[in-house]
Amino acid sequence: MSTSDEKQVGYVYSEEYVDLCCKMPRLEDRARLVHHLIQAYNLVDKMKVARPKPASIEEICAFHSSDFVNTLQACHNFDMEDEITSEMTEYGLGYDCPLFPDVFSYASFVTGGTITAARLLTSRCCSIAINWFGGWHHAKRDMASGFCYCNDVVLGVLHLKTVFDKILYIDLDLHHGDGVEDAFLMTDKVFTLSFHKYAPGFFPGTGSISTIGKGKGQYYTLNIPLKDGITDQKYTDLFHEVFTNVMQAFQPNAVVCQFGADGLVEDPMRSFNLTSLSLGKCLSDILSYNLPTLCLGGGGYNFTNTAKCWCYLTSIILEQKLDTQIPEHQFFDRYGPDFELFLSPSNRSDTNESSYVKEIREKTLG
Ligand SMILES: CC1(C)CN(C2CCCC2)C(=O)N1c1ccccc1/C=C/C(=O)NO
Ligand SMILES: [Zn+2]
Repeated sequence: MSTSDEKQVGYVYSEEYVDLCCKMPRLEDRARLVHHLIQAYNLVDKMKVARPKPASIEEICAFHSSDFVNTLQACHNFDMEDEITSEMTEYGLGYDCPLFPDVFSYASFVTGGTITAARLLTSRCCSIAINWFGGWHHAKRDMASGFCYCNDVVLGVLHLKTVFDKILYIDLDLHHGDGVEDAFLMTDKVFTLSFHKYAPGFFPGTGSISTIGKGKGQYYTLNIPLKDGITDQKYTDLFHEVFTNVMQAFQPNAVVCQFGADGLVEDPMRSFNLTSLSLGKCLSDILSYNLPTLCLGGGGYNFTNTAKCWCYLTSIILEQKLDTQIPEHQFFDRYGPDFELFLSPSNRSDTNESSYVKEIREKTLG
């Protein structure tokens, strides 16, 4: 491991932070599984651990409206019996984005985690920074959406922009990164590139190939809409072609990548047929440019597979080879029956016909 700082890898973590992330409904103990697997593979000691502090109201309002933030803050002692007011639903709170007692501490802490990671890059302390508990890409300026309360991704990008001129944002989550795309649709300083499932009725419904940015931002937004069943090979081939083109044309000074793991095989979303190797190859492509890079989590609802995936990505960043056998640790028994680090694709059919992929290539690469 290089001792010089510029190769240092920052890892946003504290026990308090993980405990809070586990209060999120539907994500129960995912954060704990992720951290403990990274710890079990002895990777934490190879990184600079940065304790996050909650983002301040002022920091959150660098993107979100104060009305929205005040409403979210007022819900901080909401409990399940309370009725959901029309004001809450006006701000997207209550249904897709359930309210729970610590919702505001959760949202501000996760946002603070991503800003802390971004600060590690702008202070030049690290060249790569990781916040696996961030990546909540759907939240809008004045609306929670898709299980995302504050858009930590947008706030992380905004912080990076105080030092780096041009930022490339890459979204590899199964879902379209609509909140981040919206925030930077009209600027030529942030290029947003999203690979996602695009199908009738599939959330959030945006991210068609025809959305290319507006005004000064025209041609600085690129969407790669995909269909169910896509395989590692097809995904990584397409990523490599599109990504290298974007790097050549845009020449960013820093990169932010959201590695949502809900596109993995065996995820309850049951959509793509990807293994961790896909995200790993995309990450290696990104790291080959040696730019300041911020790595974020996102979706991922098969918790042990998400932990395996993000642990594997952490090992790529640290250039450490990992045993394929899950090491003994507090959550070892959750990884049965195979206790294997790597996933196997299913035999589900790939509905991305070659003609469709060819059409995507022609429309995006010209
Ligand atoms: C509530 C959860 C987040 C969980 N979930 C599945 C997983 C397993 C069984 C239900 C969803 O579809 N969700 C959603 C519900 C409404 C709107 C959006 C999402 C997911 C967004 C996302 O992942 N963006 O990257
Ligand atoms: Zn998702």
